[in-house]
Amino acid sequence: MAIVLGPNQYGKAEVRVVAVDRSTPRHTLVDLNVSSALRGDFSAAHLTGDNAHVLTTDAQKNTVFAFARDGVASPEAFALRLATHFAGSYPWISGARVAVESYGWDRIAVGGAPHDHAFRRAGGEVRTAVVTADDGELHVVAGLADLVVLKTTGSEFWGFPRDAYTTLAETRDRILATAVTARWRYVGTDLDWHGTYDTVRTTLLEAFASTHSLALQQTLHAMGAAVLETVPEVAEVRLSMPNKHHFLQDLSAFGLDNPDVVYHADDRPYGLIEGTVLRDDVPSAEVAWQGTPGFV
Ligand SMILES: O=c1[nH]c(=O)c2[nH]c(=O)[nH]c2[nH]1
Repeated sequence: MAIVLGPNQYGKAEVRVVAVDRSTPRHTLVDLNVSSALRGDFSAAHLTGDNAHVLTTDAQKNTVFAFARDGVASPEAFALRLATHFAGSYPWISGARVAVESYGWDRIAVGGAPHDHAFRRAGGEVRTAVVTADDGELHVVAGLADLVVLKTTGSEFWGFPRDAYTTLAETRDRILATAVTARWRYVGTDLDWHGTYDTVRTTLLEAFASTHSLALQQTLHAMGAAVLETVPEVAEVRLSMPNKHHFLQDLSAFGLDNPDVVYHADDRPYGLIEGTVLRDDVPSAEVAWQGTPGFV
């Protein structure tokens, strides 16, 4: 019996690239998850560890970012460009498969008008409701999870202390993105549940879009406060908001500039900003929150 190498392929999976078009004040963005896989004669790498035929997965990732610098146009056009490039790059590469997932973003409406640089990820969040009956009282906690929002500008972060391990650069303009999980406790049990939910959701979105952010913490507070100001039946709002970091990709190694166009959407680690915003004249009801997952 001989042991032979069968079909194989290799590549970089899930390159998260975000490209922003800032050519007018009405920004647009493309948000992609790109995976590449090459086929060809890679037997030497498998059999003896000879990498002479291995176009590195790192280079495949870099190619995705570099090509995004010129614009993505469409997932199909971008994948075609990448696959053609990889398949033609070396004689021993016989084929390439490039898979692109494209995440849609809708503009957040503020006062009914679509915002220039604040977006909500299409696809929808999860609506939640928890009712606790305790000691003859009913408590209603409503909420939503995974409301993904992003601003391409209108976000700064600076003025933080610099200890021995602080390397983060201060910024006056960055992408701000988060997946909002919010829970809010109602006073009363006889409300227009659908209508009130819609109002809270709209208020959260409008506050995210309209707040010029100096920190995600400040945005969190502004969102909670806006809900309390808009909906008198809400006693407190608990928010959990991961800071979904978007790092400007350095393209200089490929002779390309990057004037705030191509970003790496990092999935972890992420900052996790959590907080409660509440009225000080309404009794607390910790029992209403028991068993709520995580902070909220
Ligand atoms: O809005 C932010 N809040 C932070 O606490 C923080 N920390 C960090 O590294 N970046 C940010 N951004």
